Amino acid sequence: MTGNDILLWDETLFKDLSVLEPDYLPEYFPHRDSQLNALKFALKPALRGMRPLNCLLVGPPGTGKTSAVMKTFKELEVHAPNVVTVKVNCQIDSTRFAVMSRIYRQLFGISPPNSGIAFRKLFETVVNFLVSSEKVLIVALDDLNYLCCEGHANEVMYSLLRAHEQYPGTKIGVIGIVNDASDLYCLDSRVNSVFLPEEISFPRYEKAEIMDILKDRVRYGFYPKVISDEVLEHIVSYVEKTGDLRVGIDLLRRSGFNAERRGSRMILSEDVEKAYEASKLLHLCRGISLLSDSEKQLLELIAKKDEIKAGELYKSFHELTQLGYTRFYGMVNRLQTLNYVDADFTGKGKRGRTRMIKTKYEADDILSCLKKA
Ligand SMILES: Nc1ncnc2c1ncn2[C@@H]1O[C@H](COP(=O)(O)OP(=O)(O)OP(=O)(O)O)[C@@H](O)[C@H]1O
Repeated sequence: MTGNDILLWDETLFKDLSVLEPDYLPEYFPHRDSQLNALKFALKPALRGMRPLNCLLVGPPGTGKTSAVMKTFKELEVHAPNVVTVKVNCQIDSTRFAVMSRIYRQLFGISPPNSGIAFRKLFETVVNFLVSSEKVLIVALDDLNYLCCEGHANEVMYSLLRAHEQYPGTKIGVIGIVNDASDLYCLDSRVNSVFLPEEISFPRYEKAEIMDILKDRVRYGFYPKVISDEVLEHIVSYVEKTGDLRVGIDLLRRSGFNAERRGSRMILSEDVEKAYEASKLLHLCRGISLLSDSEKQLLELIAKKDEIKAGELYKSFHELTQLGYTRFYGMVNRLQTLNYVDADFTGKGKRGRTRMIKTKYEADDILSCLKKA
């Protein structure tokens, strides 16, 4: 290492650390034009004071669903003073009361009285405000599947989507955000008949797209020449493994800190390796915590075996959960889409090809995440 390679104690590799923060909303948001257009089209009636079309954004973790909504909301803020937008994180606000309180806070800038107030009163205050001020409300329910898990999805959706029947003049649109459309199995016909969403799909990014997006973060996040294309490729390969762009942004940040700790002016592959080791369980556990209870049970059965035939797995799963083949099949596909398992037709069974299922991560890592989830 030459003297110039050494970072002085008061120097940093980061030009702007905020662009590598998890909640940063990027200016440059490429490869999502068709999704952004579909979203804008669905929300357009709100600009003219009409109820927007409901939407359902579907895609694996870290594919830009929440960011797309937040970018669209930001535009609405500028161009549509008659529209109020609210994003609800259903992992945090998972009851009808909590969702309505979040909306109340957005409308009035203060929390509702926290004791003694009934849902109905809260709801009426919100709705009366919307009608009297002629505002259209758009609610994005992020991780909507959580409401299904908690058993509150129908009452939340019902209140929002049928509000105009009880309170004429109310205009509310709902954007649901989920990893998989089958996550909404719990919605009943009363809700489905009014939800009828425009489905907008967010596929996983291709390698070149991941590279493009991360290069932009590198450009604004680090000083020049801190990271080579080769090392960035290394990070991209980890993002491809999980399919979650969040992993790449987090690796950039952690690798930068590791390089700084070594007093280096450049991030090396060893910094990335170290960062991945430290964070891989974090990402895995976060993803696993978002699965439904039956999906967790299924993943546990798979992780407890090195490799298992689909038929055998179904038998154990059915004994454990009483769920039928269609749900089982859907869940295996979902675990495969989320990259937790391989479920390929590799082995030869007695009656032709057999689907063999195994985890794509160390089984112990999966089991320890399942314990925490
Ligand atoms: N096209 C893109 N351009 C730039 N950054 C992106 C793009 N897509 C996603 N990101 C970034 O990736 C991270 C994850 O994105 P986001 O939270 O929107 O994904 P998501 O699909 O909502 O994930 P989840 O289902 O886990 O909530 C964010 O930091 C976001 O800024």
